[in-house]
This record gives sequence, structure tokens and C-alpha cells, in this order.
Amino acid sequence: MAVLVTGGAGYIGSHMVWALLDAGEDVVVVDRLSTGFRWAVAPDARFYLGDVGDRTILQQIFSENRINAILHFAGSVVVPESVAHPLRYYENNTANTRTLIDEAVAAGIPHMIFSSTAAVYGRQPVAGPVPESGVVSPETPYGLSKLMSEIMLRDTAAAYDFNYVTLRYFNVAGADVQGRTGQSTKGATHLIKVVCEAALGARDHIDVYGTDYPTPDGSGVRDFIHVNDLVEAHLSALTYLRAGGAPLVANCGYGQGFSVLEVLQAVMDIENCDFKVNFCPRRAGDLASVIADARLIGQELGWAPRYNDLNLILRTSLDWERRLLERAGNDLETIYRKLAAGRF
Ligand SMILES: NC(=O)c1ccc[n+]([C@@H]2O[C@H](COP(=O)([O-])OP(=O)(O)OC[C@H]3O[C@@H](n4cnc5c(N)ncnc54)[C@H](O)[C@@H]3O)[C@@H](O)[C@H]2O)c1
Ligand SMILES: O=c1ccn([C@@H]2O[C@H](COP(=O)(O)OP(=O)(O)O[C@H]3O[C@H](CO)[C@H](O)[C@H](O)[C@H]3O)[C@@H](O)[C@H]2O)c(=O)[nH]1
Repeated sequence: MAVLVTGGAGYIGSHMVWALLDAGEDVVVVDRLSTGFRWAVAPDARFYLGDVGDRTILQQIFSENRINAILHFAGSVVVPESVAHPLRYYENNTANTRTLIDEAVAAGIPHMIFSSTAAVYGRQPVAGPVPESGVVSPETPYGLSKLMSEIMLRDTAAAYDFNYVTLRYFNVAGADVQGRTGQSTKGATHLIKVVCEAALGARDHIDVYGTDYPTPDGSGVRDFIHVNDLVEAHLSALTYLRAGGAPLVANCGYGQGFSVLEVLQAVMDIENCDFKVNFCPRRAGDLASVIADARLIGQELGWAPRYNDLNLILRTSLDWERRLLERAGNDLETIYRKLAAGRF
């Protein structure tokens, strides 16, 4: 039996493919390479170039492979872009997920693990770590596009012989501790990626969005989870589903927050470097503090983090960024031209 990883050429998906292969799974990947890279897919996985919204490619994959579970990472992930182009997000994160679920049910595939996000929660009436029972009130089309997919999964599992785990990721960061893959996306806007580029001289400054939040130092606070821990949670979820576990929605985070300024300072300390920091107004849609109540996933899946260490997250990110830069010189455009041409 094989596992299908959608979006397996992307940041998190490429780590997932390595982890599944390490666990002895037979792995099939489908990716349209809109933000991912063919070279990022581990060589032992079978690769299909295609869109999860395309029924023909899904039917071909399901007929050529005995798929037992789908790990669905494919999606559009840039929150501000979802505000500017909401329909693209409802198409890719909601409509295409609907097609995938529909084809999975038609093919009799029993299990799905879905990449959701803390962005489904939005502003909470009570401050502090947010549990799965928190109010779901997304502030952006990105969060809503994911919440609608969560609801489709819930209703599908109630109606058919189909089961799922939805994992709501908090801020995913870091790179493979074995150095096999990392965050390579062109124009990534994630804090830790941007700070690493600045620390290594590939950007001339970093913008800090907001210094007047009601947090200890005034900057935003986030719960950063190492990508290797996150993909381990998916392995636990797969074991759980195969053992007949009930539908589950669980947070993926550490239950601990670090501020933007703490992240900047930690990177400067690790690299013994300095870079220009511009203090800017708050970014639209950003919340002051987003921290997981992370107890449920431990209780239900038996998952426990192994890399809960901000310095380790930052060091693995810096190591990956250094490799990208060393291979292409400190010019981001050259790097992405080479990545796109598969010359890494
Ligand atoms: N990175 C985070 O902090 C974070 C947080 C919460 C949730 N997520 C979710 O995790 C998933 C993976 O995110 P990521 O950070 O690895 O992003 P990414 O952009 O690196 O990876 C997404 C991958 O999916 C592919 N893809 C996109 N649409 C597709 C489609 N219609 N058909 C086939 N392939 C398609 C892309 O080419 C890419 O390889 C996403 O669903 C995202 O919403 C990410
Ligand atoms: O150049 C930057 C980039 C980010 N930030 C700040 O750093 C924090 C984290 O921002 P990110 O853009 O790295 O991440 P978000 O918290 O906005 O969102 C991320 O986590 C969410 C879940 O919490 C979603 O899943 C989403 O996909 C993912 O991008 C925020 O306070 C943001 O304002 C800066 O100050 N400067």
C-alpha cells in the first residue's frame, strides 16, 4: 500500500516525503510545481506532475498505485496574497480539496491527513494558548479557505467510509536536521526565512511589523514548531487512522511563544552578526500572539516534540539558507533561476 503526498515538492511536503521513506512507506507525490521544486522530492518517491484539482491525473494515480492514505499539503499559503486574491485561495484550498476528497471517496481511499492552520482561529475572546475548542473565526480568506475544507472533511467522514485527521499547524520553521531539504520557496514571507536571508547578507534589512502589541516587548508572538516535529505528528496520525482512530482535529505547536524581536536577537547571537531593522506599522490581519494549546495531540496521537528549541530551529534554517546561498552566490534571483531550472 502506498501513501499519496500532495504538495510533496514544497517546504513541508518535501520533509514529509523523506520521513515517510525513512519509515519504510511506499510514497507517491503529486505536485504542480507552482511553488515547489522537482529536485526537492526525494528520489525514491514516484512523482506525478499535476494539479490536485485535475480529476484525470488523480484517477491515473489511483489506478496505477494502491493508495491507502492521502497526506494533503498542496495549497496556497501566503496570507496577504489571499486578501488580495481571495478567489484564487477559495479555488486552490477549497475547490481543489473538494475534488481531491471526491475522487478519494470514489476510489475507496479510506484515510486523509489535512494541512490546516492556526489561521482558522482568528481573534479569541480570551487571551492565551488556543485549544481546538477555541472560536473559529478566520480573519482572512486563507484561514476561511482552510476552514471550509475542514468542514468538508467532517461531513464526508460522517457520510462515507472515510476517515481523517486535520492538523492545525502553528508557525512551521526550521529545516531537516539531516540537511536533506528546507524552505526554498521563492519570495517566502515567513519571519524566520526572511531573518535568515538578512543574517546571511542576501537581504539588506528586515521589516518588523508592529512594536505596539500588548506583548512583553511590543512585537508579535508566535509558536514556532520545527518542521521535523511537524512531519512526525503526521506519521503518528497515519498510525492512528490505520488503527481505526476516530476523526480528529488537533493543534500542532509547542504551546510556547517567542516574539519577533526575540527571534531577531537569537539569529544575531547565533551568527554573531548585525543587520538593519526597520520598525514598521502592524501588518494587516496580524494578531498580537498566536500560541497553541498543544495538549490534545499528545493525548490522542502519543506525539511528543523532539526539537522544541528555538536555537535549533534557527540553526537548521540558517544552515539550509547558507547552502542555498553558497551554491548560487548571495544573489536571490540567481538562486531562484537555478532552482527553477532544477540545477541544485
Ligand atoms: N508553512 C507554514 O507555516 C504553514 C502553516 C500552516 C499551514 N500550512 C499548510 O501546509 C501546507 C504546505 O505548506 P508549505 O509551507 O509547505 O507551502 P509550499 O508552498 O512550500 O508547498 C505547497 C506545495 O503544493 C504545491 N501545490 C500548490 N497547489 C497545488 C495544486 N493545486 N496541485 C498540486 N500541487 C500544488 C506547490 O507547488 C508546492 O510544492 C499548505 O497547505 C499550507 O496551507 C503551512
Ligand atoms: O518580514 C517579516 C515577516 C513577519 N513578521 C512578523 O513575524 C510574525 C510571524 O509572521 P509570519 O509571516 O512568519 O507568519 P504568520 O504568523 O503571519 O502566519 C503563519 O502561520 C499561520 C498560522 O499561525 C499561517 O498558517 C500562515 O500560513 C503562516 O504564514 C508576525 O508577527 C509578523 O508580523 C515581521 O515582523 N517581519
